[in-house]
Amino acid sequence: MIRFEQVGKVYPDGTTAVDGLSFEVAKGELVTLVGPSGCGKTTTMMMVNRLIEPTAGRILVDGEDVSTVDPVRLRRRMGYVIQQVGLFPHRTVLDNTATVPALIGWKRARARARAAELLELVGLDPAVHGPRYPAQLSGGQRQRVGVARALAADPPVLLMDEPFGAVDPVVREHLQNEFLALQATVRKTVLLVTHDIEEAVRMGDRIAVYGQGRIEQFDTPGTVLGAPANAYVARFVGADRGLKRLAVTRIEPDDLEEPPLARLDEPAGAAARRLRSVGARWAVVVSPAGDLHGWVAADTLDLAGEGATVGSLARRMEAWVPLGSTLKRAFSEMLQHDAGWIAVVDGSRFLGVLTPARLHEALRRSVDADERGIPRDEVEFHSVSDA
Ligand SMILES: Nc1ncnc2c1ncn2[C@@H]1O[C@H](COP(=O)(O)OP(=O)(O)OP(=O)(O)O)[C@@H](O)[C@H]1O
Repeated sequence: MIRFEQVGKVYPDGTTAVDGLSFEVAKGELVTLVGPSGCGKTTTMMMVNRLIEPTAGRILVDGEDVSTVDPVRLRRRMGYVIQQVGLFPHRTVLDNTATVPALIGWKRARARARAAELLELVGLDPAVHGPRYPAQLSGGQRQRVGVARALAADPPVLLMDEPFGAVDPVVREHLQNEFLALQATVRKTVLLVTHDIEEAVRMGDRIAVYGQGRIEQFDTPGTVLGAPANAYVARFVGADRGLKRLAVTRIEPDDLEEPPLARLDEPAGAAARRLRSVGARWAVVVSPAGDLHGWVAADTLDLAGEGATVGSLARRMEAWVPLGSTLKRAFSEMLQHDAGWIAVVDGSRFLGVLTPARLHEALRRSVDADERGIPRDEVEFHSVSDA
């Protein structure tokens, strides 16, 4: 969808901003450009919508060389989100959002209806926030308006330069998650510039790690963290890349332990004997169909009369995560609920539990797989006690 062919930019004062850039962003893919200040990320992005012209090579969008397309027409096909947002201060939020549809000649009513729809999509109430002026919004809300405005004319391409840079870390993570949820439905082709490796890893389908004016590695977040291409990338992604990997490694069925189970409709006495026979202190409680309900302690079952059912003694499960969640999310839920393990579900069906030891194994295995360049499921894990 967006293709860089040996693109270079030397500014008139002789500064080489980028040199020999070649990479491709597939349709519907989100690629993050990450690197230290001044390495050429913004220059790269601005060459796509011709705010800056390259001095070498060419850029193709949908097969078309952008240098042959009228810049104004080109920019209408590309949403552009920048850190300073650039909202018009004397226009309402609704009118700001309707800017591009109005520019391309939509009738006022249609443009405003579309703007209202977009505000809702980014989590703002058009009735409440639409009539306000930008100064009457929080920083996070202004960023959302920036995203809504960029999406208003439904462009196939989104260019985002530090789009979440101006807000505090908590709001930032919130906006990142919201944008990812949005992207899962709108599937734009996105180039996102950031200097924050965490953001690059969290947001990108693939990441381009920039050195000075060139790309040092272009790959998936997992590979960049697990197998940095060279010493520069390794230094840039940091010594705590094992931790960062938590954010990109997903829970798989093989990572789960099967704990003792008890059924909602089972008599307490029978369940208690069964748990005691295997030395278990608790069981996960499931419905007859296998849906997660909660958990029950073996002691509680012991103390109950023979007539009680497991269901009347079970406690609701406070925390669980869906299969495919990241290890980071599972770990964070464990910490938040002060739990020694976390249940994993597929829809409502209980699959198993993830324990800290299994979480460590999953992490270790995925790092090993990337380092050796082999698929993760072909790697065997040996713990220290096996050695
Ligand atoms: N108009 C210009 N004239 C001369 N040099 C420029 C110009 N614009 C940018 N540069 C230089 O080109 C290099 C790349 O700049 P660019 O803005 O693309 O970097 P960046 O990676 O986006 O940095 P940051 O994260 O700080 O925004 C820098 O050395 C910068 O000083």
